[in-house]
Amino acid sequence: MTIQTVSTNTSYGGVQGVYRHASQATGTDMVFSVYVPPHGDGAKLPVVWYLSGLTCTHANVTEKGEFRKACAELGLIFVAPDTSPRGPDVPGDANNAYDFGLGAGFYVDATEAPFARNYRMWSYVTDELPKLVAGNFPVDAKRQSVMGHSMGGHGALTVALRNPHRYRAASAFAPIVAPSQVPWGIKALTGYLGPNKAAWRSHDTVALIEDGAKYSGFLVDVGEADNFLKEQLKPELLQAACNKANIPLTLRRQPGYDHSYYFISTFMSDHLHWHAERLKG
Ligand SMILES: N[C@@H](CCC(=O)N[C@@H](CSC=O)C(=O)NCC(=O)O)C(=O)O
Repeated sequence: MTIQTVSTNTSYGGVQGVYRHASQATGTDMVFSVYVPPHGDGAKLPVVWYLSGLTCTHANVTEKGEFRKACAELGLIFVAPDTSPRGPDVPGDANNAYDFGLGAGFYVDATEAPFARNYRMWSYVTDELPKLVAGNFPVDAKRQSVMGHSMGGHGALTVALRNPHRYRAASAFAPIVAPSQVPWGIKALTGYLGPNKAAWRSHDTVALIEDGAKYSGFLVDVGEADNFLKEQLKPELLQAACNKANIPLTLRRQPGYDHSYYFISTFMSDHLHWHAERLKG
């Protein structure tokens, strides 16, 4: 598995890189970013996966997430994948909407035509890319965690709930916690997985918890001035599900913050410290 270096820049004594590779999972070229903090020769470092939201590529968090200072101080590798396959032959939303298709893979393996060939973002972020990153960067595969924003918060929580032994920590900024119950999720899950809602449950955080999935605990921040809070995010559903299942949830409602990277970057260091604590040793 070879990767092509798109760019590298020194930052906080480490290296911020952007890389491209031919993905077997999606059948397309995929671009991702990796920040490797300063480290000693031969060291193996913990890795934090960051799953981005609708309309994003690797670039949004890489350029606006303000994660590098904390990652350098804490010795964390930070990986940011793209959010969907891309290319001239990849089908998108019929009306070019932002919430389905390109930039909106929802971290599922599609079963429905014409999306099933390329939209395999679950396999990409949980299998293919971890192997590629482990083979090319100084990663300690026993110390991984995952975080994400909005659609990527949904991805992070579902990835963690379904792989609790691989991801030692999981957190989210403004996650979609119950995609089966909100417009963004209903559109995406119908399009990628079909109308049978039973097939959606393994890609829905609240449904996974209702169905018995366990996790050591989540940190979730939401902005009280987030325009998507009431219709699309519904953190109260996650709170209720976690309470019922005895899953520890630190849910922080941040006054004045919206859905943007101004919000994410404000609390990024908090999240990385929370991850680092759980990735020790
Ligand atoms: N209509 C908006 C919606 C796009 C948007 O807000 N995207 C968010 C993620 S939303 C949930 O997954 C985002 O991260 N955007 C990128 C950014 O850099 O802010 C629009 O198209 O603008």
